[in-house]
Amino acid sequence: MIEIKNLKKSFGSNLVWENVTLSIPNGHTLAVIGKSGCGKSVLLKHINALMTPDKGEVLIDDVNIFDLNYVDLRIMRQRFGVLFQSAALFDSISAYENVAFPLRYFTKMTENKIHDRVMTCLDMVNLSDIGNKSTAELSGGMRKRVGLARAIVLEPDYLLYDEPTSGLDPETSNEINELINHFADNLNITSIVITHDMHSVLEIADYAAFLDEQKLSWYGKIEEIRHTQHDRLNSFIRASEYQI
Ligand SMILES: Nc1ncnc2c1ncn2[C@@H]1O[C@H](COP(=O)(O)OP(=O)(O)OP(=O)(O)O)[C@@H](O)[C@H]1O
Repeated sequence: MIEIKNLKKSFGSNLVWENVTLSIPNGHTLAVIGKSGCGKSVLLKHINALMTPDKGEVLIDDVNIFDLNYVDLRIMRQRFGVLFQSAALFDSISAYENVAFPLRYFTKMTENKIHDRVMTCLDMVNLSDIGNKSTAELSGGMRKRVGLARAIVLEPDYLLYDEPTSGLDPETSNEINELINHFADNLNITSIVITHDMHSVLEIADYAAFLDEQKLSWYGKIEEIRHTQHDRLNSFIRASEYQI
């Protein structure tokens, strides 16, 4: 379980947000929404301690990750898969090698075991036939799927997604949303997704967190978002392309 308690972050005199408190039960998906610059990416970077807060805690199964030493933090980070906005693939190596990379870096698996695991993960994202292709040859949707295969290759408990459908057409976005749902439902992965896409929020999320006015302005179950009386959240939703 991920619990965020009373988190505050500023850069110099720029307060990003404060008093951020929320929790995500295991196997559920949280969507983080809000205007550009409200601090969604900064929040995501706190969850696996890529950034440290001014104040507050991020508890993973009751352990505050900011208390961990270097070795324990490295072990904790292996429980997280991350899909970056750009997919962040290495273009000089094949799709297969991109997915194999975390296994080579973090484990002592044999080549046979690496092969089996990489092919299983490529199969899960419906890309079992493209392993030898260079990632530079792939479409945006395929790159995201290779990024997803790499994110799950170490069998993480948690997946962090930074705008997984940005730049994709609606049909390809739906394919990515289906994969996110598949991972949550079948692999019991707890996910946090930053997105500007309200359609995706409704498709994939169990909970939503709305960052606004330098705080967590609204947090609740996704069913409640349709009936919220929160004016600023309502106008944020109305301004999105997708009307709920
Ligand atoms: N490394 C950093 N150093 C200084 N300021 C930063 C740093 N990272 C982010 N910020 C600032 O923190 C604030 C929140 O940025 P963040 O990238 O989290 O916003 P966001 O909600 O993800 O935006 P977008 O939707 O445009 O991606 C911004 O004012 C940004 O300039």
